[in-house]
Amino acid sequence: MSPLLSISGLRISFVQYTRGLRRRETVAVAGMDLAADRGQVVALVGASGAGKTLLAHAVLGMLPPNASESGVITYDGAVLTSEDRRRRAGHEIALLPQSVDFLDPLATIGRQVRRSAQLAGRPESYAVAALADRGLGSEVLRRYPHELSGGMIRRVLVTMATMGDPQLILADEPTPGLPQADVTAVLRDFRALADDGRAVVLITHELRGALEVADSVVICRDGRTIETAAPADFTGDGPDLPPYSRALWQALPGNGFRVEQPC
Ligand SMILES: Nc1ncnc2c1ncn2[C@@H]1O[C@H](COP(=O)(O)OP(=O)(O)OP(=O)(O)O)[C@@H](O)[C@H]1O
Ligand code: NI
Repeated sequence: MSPLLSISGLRISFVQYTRGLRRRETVAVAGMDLAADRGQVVALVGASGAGKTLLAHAVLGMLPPNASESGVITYDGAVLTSEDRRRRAGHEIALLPQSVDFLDPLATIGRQVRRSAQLAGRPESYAVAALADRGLGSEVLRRYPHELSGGMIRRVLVTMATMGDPQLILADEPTPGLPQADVTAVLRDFRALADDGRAVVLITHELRGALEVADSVVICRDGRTIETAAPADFTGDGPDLPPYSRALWQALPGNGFRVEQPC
């Protein structure tokens, strides 16, 4: 049985025109592999610019027009064509966007959540119930985004992204800047979504938080996925970890901030 999502040999490059209209191709993703099955949270961890968001956008068919992509992405055992991506995005496959700019600052939460319910073919009452399921009372409906805390905003975004009952959720940095209690709550939401039988790809810089909820950790660097590690191996000095994962682990606060670069 193939996993719900399988990405192999993903490569993404951009064509840019420099002065004098010279055409230049820059390779942003040079070789990424990732698999996520129903019931799993797969954390995708890596430095800024490593290509994590591009991978998520590729699966959703959201790459910009000057991007070219190669490699194979399959969903439920079949190659995910551009047409499939467009059809499934927002329904079967959902993106929790990296930027909170996704919310309209001038519209109430109620209006935005009802609209996403409508797009997902759900009644308005479903939107209110879905918010309540995430611990947000009906008073939130009347508020504007700037009147909510960062943690509440993230919960609204999770609610909107899951309105169409997606089977695969790609969450792009859902926790930056949140207080620890909110980070834990948001990450637990993803664990619960996976436990309900969905596949979750959790893009994050927060290795420690990811380890609490992930089934596997895929590490990427410079446009490539270079290692896959088991959360249980991130312990002590990480003797069973592959080299780059071990270096990341040892560099964390509390683990001595050691910064030996492997290889
Ligand atoms: N539209 C674009 N045109 C050209 N290059 C791009 C474009 N979008 C992204 N890139 C480049 O691709 C690389 C990967 O970008 P991406 O946003 O996927 O990184 P990331 O791993 O998500 O980083 P972060 O953790 O900061 O969000 C970066 O070097 C970025 O500059
Ligand atoms: Ni990103």
